[in-house]
Amino acid sequence: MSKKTVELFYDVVSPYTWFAFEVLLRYQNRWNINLKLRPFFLGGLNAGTGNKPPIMVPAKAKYMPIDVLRLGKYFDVPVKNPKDPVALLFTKGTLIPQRFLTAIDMTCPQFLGNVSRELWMRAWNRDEDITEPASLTQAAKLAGLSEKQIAEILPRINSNDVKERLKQTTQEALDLGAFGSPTIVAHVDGKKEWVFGSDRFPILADLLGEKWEGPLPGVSSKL
Ligand SMILES: N[C@@H](CCC(=O)N[C@@H](CS)C(=O)NCC(=O)O)C(=O)O
Repeated sequence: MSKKTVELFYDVVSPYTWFAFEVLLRYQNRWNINLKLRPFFLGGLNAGTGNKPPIMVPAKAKYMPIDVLRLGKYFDVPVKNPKDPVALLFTKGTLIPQRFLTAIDMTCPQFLGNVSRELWMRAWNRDEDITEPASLTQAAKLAGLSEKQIAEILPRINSNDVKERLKQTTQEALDLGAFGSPTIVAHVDGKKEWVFGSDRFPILADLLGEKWEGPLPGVSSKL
């Protein structure tokens, strides 16, 4: 049977998306799928839909840090809450890191997963910046890129082709009807079926005709 394509539309601003990203990487060789990582810009998606980040609702802003830590434990992802989420989400935002990921995707896609993880580690584990050139350089180095590759890729953040590609990917998500991150698309029988959230894996597995074995497939219960 030919592999079914699964696309992850993601922005490293989102801790919930980190969970979905790690789970999909764990399952990409267990399920008969071809996983495509699709960096998009959640700020642009929100502008297009009129949706607002959950943190803008005070009750959700209070609940989310607790939820995120519980989920980090459940998914076995080393997430920690940043001291100043407003800086990460709004003041600095993630246009620059998402452009950087887009540039990586366009030049050396084999590193896209590792660089994405390093950016999540910076923002959502070590509470470090992800917008300055030195921060992006550091993340790319840890992900295995050479200094020469990084020197070539960094300036591309400001190039029109990278900006356009990120816009196009965000528009593709808008055209699907997406309103948040993670958005996961399964290509099944010539149709695109999509789900929102790292809590929809049982549904995704069902759509794909695969088995959901929990967040750590192949690992017997830690209890
Ligand atoms: N229930 C989802 C929540 C994911 C979520 O809240 N994502 C945020 C970004 S961190 C978002 O895009 N939210 C849009 C919305 O809730 O409408 C999960 O567990 O993954």
